Amino acid sequence: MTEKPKNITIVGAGMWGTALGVLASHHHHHVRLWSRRCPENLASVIVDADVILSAVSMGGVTPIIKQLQDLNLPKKAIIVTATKGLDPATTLTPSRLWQSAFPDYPVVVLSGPNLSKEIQQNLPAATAVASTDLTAAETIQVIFATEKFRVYVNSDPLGTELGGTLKNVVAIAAGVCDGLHLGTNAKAALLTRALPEIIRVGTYLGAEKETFFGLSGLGDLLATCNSPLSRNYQVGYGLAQGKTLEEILAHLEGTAEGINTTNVLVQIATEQNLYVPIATQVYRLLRGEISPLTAVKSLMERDLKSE
Ligand SMILES: NC(=O)C1=CN([C@@H]2O[C@H](COP(=O)(O)OP(=O)(O)OC[C@H]3O[C@@H](n4cnc5c(N)ncnc54)[C@H](OP(=O)(O)O)[C@@H]3O)[C@@H](O)[C@H]2O)C=CC1
Ligand SMILES: O=C(CO)COP(=O)(O)O
Repeated sequence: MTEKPKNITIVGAGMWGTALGVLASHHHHHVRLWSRRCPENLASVIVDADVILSAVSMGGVTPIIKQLQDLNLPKKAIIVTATKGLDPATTLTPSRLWQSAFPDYPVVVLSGPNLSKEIQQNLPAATAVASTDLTAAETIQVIFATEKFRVYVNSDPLGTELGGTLKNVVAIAAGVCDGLHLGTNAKAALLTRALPEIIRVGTYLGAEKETFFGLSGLGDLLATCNSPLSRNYQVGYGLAQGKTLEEILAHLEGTAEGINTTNVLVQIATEQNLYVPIATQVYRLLRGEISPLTAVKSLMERDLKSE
């Protein structure tokens, strides 16, 4: 429990920002939920903020950072980022964008197996908050922890963020796998082989390997790849049913970050010569270059190797 209610401003009033707002209000904090559609201006909702939490989708991160740079952030504020994406302009993660824009402020990543619809139903869940500033991470831990939402701290923000981001690419593949009714063995093989692919990229970018075995890595991989609530899973499932990406997106509730993340990930992998076979097939599928069945065939027919 916190000793004193804090002022928490959540930027991004989509599905995740709204669910996080409900969690933060459990301990009687003053929660202000803001989006670009709100009548108030951003300056008025960050006045006196102890915490500024960004839950905008990737496309909104740079525009929001630019707006905030023109304002005076309260000196004591902690910045929290809950976005799971990669910036197409720089290939950086949101926390890196936030930290370079606000070098004097602590930045905390919040990420875990957290399907917002389950959180809104008050079902039990756990997440990770990660920062190089452990005091800031612990402050955020206490603010968001409830008897139904268990919050763990770690000191690897990049790994925490990349786990939640890169699994979205795999969730598209998992949706394809289920949409094609390939069976439980195939799904287990896909998710198990996806983990070293995520770790290969994540550790290359500077994350710690162990983080990917935690809630924000393996945990979120399992949640997202096994749930029809996941928008990324829904994209893959729809493609397997023969729908076009445009048709799927026209009916999708919220953002499927995995589409943009696949593009940025394949760009990074190509430039840095990283082996990402699953992401490569998802990339070709999203671009309409191959069918779901061809993607599966290509993965199965690669050269044999050791595990
Ligand atoms: N939903 C979930 O279960 C979870 C989602 N996440 C992550 O959280 C992020 C948000 O997801 P979610 O809430 O579901 O997505 P939504 O699509 O529901 O909401 C996205 C939010 O971002 C805002 N936004 C988008 N582009 C811009 C922009 N250019 N400028 C300002 N604001 C912008 C939207 O504003 P507007 O409404 O005005 O368009 C909206 O408030 C994603 O990165 C997602 O991966 C993480 C964990 C769980
Ligand atoms: O990140 C999520 C669950 O942890 C939400 O997944 P989707 O964005 O695919 O819905």
